[in-house]
Order: sequence, then structure tokens, then C-alpha cells
Amino acid sequence: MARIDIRDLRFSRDQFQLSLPQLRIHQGEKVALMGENGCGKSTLIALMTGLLQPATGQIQYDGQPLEALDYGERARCFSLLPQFSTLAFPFTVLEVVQMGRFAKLQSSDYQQADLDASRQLLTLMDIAHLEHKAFSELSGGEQRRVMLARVLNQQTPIVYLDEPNASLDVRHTLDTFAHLYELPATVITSVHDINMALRYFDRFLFFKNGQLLADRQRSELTPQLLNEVYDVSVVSSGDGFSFHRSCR
Ligand SMILES: Nc1ncnc2c1ncn2[C@@H]1O[C@H](COP(=O)(O)OP(=O)(O)OP(=O)(O)O)[C@@H](O)[C@H]1O
Repeated sequence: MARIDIRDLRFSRDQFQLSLPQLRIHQGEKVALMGENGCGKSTLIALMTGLLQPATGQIQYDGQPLEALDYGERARCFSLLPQFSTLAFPFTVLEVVQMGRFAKLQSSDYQQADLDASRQLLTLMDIAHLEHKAFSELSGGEQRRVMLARVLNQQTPIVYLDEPNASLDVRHTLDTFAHLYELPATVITSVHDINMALRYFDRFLFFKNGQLLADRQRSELTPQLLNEVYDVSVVSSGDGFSFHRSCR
């Protein structure tokens, strides 16, 4: 279940309004959600994952309305890394990553295959040495990598990530994006670093004040478009763009 269709989506909260008349995302696409702080990227992810209810409109997964999917079906269809994550109990790193397997459990408890999959992700996210440590005793970037491992452990056809590289150093950022790019899954990610996104995403959805301003492939990005999105001076530089703020 991996094709996503959105029609006539509208949501409002206080002064903020989001509207998205139409959007289709195909299986395997690598989609970056971009735009200024507060433009609605996290809100859209929350709507697409059922954490917020739209005022009108519909979100479908392979033709099935989101509201027709029960929680188990949702957890097998998509995973979500929210912008902020907290845990109320003192779980270890391995326990947190194991939780990603929950929706796919074949019996009432984890099996060796679940443990093997979890340990592979610990290695992939460079947190194997922290396996027995309490999640609450990790650094911010280490916690982020644990949460990423938990999301990837869900092995869903669609992965939503809200600023996955927040708190990650440059090496772990590059490794994480390279891995996401190689996944067969649809990956939908809010991200601020355009030059980083250019390397690892194919399709770019730019939002401004709750509206979809542009839906572009990588080769279609121009300084003029980025200037319109971010209200800064933009020039092409090498493989990417450089940004300038004029003095006031
Ligand atoms: N829990 C909330 N309650 C009320 N308003 C909220 C809440 N969360 C976000 N907003 C508002 O909704 C609007 C959209 O916020 P959203 O978090 O979707 O932006 P964003 O594009 O993800 O921003 P950022 O790049 O800063 O993460 C903003 O005006 C924000 O102030």
C-alpha cells in the first residue's frame, strides 16, 4: 500500500490555514517538504498520518481513505519520525528500537528475527555500542538516531520523517540520507538544508503560508523559485545554491 492521493484538503487552527487541492505521490518517490518555519510542513505530515483531522478533503492510501484504516493497518502502511520525541519510561536503546517491530509481531512476543532486525539497525545507525544504555541518558543526536532506527524497523512502504537530521552531525546526516535514498519505500521528509536535499530527494514540494507554492523535480529548481519561497537572494553555485540576506 504505497500510492498516496490527497484531494481538497483543508485544515485551520487559530490564524493558520493549510490547503492542498490535489497531490499524488507514487510508490518509491523521495519527496522533500520545504519552506519557511511555520509554513505547514509538520501540519501536513500530521494530517497525512491521521494525527490531525482535516476540516475537509480526503487522504487515500492506494485508494483507501485513511479513516478506513485501523491503527494496525496504518502502522503497517506508514511509519513516522516526529519533529520531537520523548519517552515516559526508562527504556534501553534496544528496547526502543524493538518497539518498531510491534505492528508486525507474529506472536505475543518478539522472536529472534525481530532481535536480528533490530540489531542490524543499531549497527546501521551507529548506535550498537549504546544497546544497553537508557534512552534518556543519550545525547540529542544519539536519541535521534535511536528514533530513526525504530522508524526504519517498522519496515513500512511509506516513511514520514520530520527533519530527521535535526541534531545529527554531518557524517550521520550523510549516512542517514544515503540510506533513506536507497530504500524501496516512499520517503517523505521535511528538510531545511536545500543543498543537502538536492543530493537525496527527487521531488520538492515548496509550501508558503499553508499553500503549495510549487511541486518540482530536482532539475526544475531555480534561484528565482527559491527566492520566492524564502525571501532571500539566491544564486546557483557549483552543484547547489548559495543564499544571501541583503543588509537592511
Ligand atoms: N500545537 C500547535 N497548536 C497551535 N498552533 C500550532 C501548533 N503547532 C504548530 N502550530 C502553528 O501552525 C502553523 C504551521 O506550523 P508547522 O509546525 O506545520 O510548520 P512547519 O512548516 O513544520 O515549521 P518548522 O519549519 O518551524 O518546523 C504555524 O503557524 C504554527 O505556529
